Amino acid sequence: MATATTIDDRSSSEEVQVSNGAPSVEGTQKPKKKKTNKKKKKKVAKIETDSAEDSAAVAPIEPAQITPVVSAPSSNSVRDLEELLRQLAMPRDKPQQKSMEEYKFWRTQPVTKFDEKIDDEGSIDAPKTPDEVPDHPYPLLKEFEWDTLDLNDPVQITEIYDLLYANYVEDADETFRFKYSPQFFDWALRAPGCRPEWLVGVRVAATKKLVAFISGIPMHLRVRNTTLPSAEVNFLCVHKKLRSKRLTPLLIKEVTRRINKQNIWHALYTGGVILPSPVSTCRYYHRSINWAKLNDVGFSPLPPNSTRAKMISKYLLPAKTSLPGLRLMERGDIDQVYDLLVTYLSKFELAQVFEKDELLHWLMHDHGLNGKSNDANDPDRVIWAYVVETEKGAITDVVSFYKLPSTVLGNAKHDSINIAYSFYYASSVALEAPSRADVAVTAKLKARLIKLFENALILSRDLDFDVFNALTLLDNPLFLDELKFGAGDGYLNYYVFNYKARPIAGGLLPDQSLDVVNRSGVGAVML
Ligand SMILES: CCCCCCCCCCCCCC(=O)SCCNC(=O)CCNC(=O)[C@H](O)C(C)(C)COP(=O)(O)OP(=O)(O)OC[C@H]1O[C@@H](n2cnc3c(N)ncnc32)[C@H](O)[C@@H]1OP(=O)(O)O
Repeated sequence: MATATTIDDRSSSEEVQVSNGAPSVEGTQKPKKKKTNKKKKKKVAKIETDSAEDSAAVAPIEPAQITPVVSAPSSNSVRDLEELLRQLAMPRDKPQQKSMEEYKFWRTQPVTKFDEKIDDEGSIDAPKTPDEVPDHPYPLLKEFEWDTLDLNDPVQITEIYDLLYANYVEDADETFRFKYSPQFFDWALRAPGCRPEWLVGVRVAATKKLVAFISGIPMHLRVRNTTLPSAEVNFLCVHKKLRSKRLTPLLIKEVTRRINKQNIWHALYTGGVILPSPVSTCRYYHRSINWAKLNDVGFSPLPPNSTRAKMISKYLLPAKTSLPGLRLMERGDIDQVYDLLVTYLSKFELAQVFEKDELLHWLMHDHGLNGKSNDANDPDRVIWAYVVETEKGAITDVVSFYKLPSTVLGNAKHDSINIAYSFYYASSVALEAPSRADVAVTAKLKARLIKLFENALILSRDLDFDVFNALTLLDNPLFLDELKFGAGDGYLNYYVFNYKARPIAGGLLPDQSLDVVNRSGVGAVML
């Protein structure tokens, strides 16, 4: 899942419900629609028919329970970033308010309970075989039917796009929307080994309209010393008109069934929502690149004590990159990049264990493949990876970011905001000591990452990105402050299905500020 955010500054106790708001950094507060929690009388349709554990399906969760809530910011908060995130990002729920018992679906699933004491890490369910898994999908009401989405069919890619565009994440005023592209789905969902049947859709039987979706792709997940064949589950979406009707539990059970049929019993997933129970929680940080544009579209109000010129100059970056040997990654780099990145990721407690072809896919997609050029300026490009190569041809660093823009509706000057998300990176400096706790190497790594990400920001600016987002995972706490990333109060929770694990650091201290000493144990970057 992409991002979640709310407002950083908790000085005000007022809570304003927004889905995703317009961004603003360090600015004055943009008036927001204040929603009340009026219960709308809704006709409730039960979509599933035989779910014993989710028999509460007839009693819908009130929308208020899943509406992201933010604290109103004060004028000196990093609002432009915050708000921008909100529209970029995943919706966020209120802080966890439900007890375990109230999670009528999740309390039935093999997940860690809140406050569960974990002595031994390991699978929750007893081992099963695919034969024990039902062969047929879970029943739906006759008005709906299951489908498998085919990414080879441009029409079906467009259907996923349309569903997510209108229903995935947007701001309260419906001004900003994720602007997925067919290329993005091709990259995100067509990972090596992907199973067509793990792209699960629900259609209206009569019209065949796609009204819900969930996806899985295969991966190997390492939790500390244990590597689990797993699925990465993402892009869960239910059409707005079908919300609170308990379709989500069915989608999750159906994708679980299809994944279990492949003898896979674990999954990694993320969300802004609090579910039982996060193994880690990271925080969003945002770095304005094109402050003037963010201001033009109303995302970044001018702080009362500042001027437009001051704000623009605050976020100015050097004219050119400064790392000698920095260049776009090529397919021939994969052996060195693989060794570097895999060794770096082995230092983290939660990480994907990549095969070489997987890493190549995630860092390069199809660029430089089958006659397709490896052009940084390809307008269809969604992932950029850069390497730093010495004169002797040794690759010492790799850094990457992906693109997920947002449409701006109703603005005369700009129709979209271009957003870069930090993805995988590694530096050979990190490998100079066996332990991440080594103080001297950490200081050296900090200096190197500041340089590496300053260069990534310059490249992003030259590629016309307006803002650069990063979480507090990996070693990111070492460079976020220094490079003028602003703290979001959007948090991304990491979950592992059917696996008990002790908590993993998310790069944050108890007061939610950056833990620049210990950093994060999370080495898995999710879309
Ligand atoms: C081994 C293989 C295992 C594979 C499976 C691994 C698990 C994968 C898990 C999925 C990972 C997805 C990763 C991503 O893609 S995260 C992205 C989620 N998508 C969005 O936020 C897009 C906009 N929102 C929507 O489309 C809907 O609001 C959704 C679909 C989110 C909920 O629709 P609705 O509001 O109409 O709800 P309901 O009446 O159908 O169902 C209510 C139940 O659903 C639980 N709920 C609500 N939100 C989420 C959520 N984000 N993850 C898991 N569960 C969620 C909720 O607690 C309640 O259960 P309980 O509280 O009663 O217990």
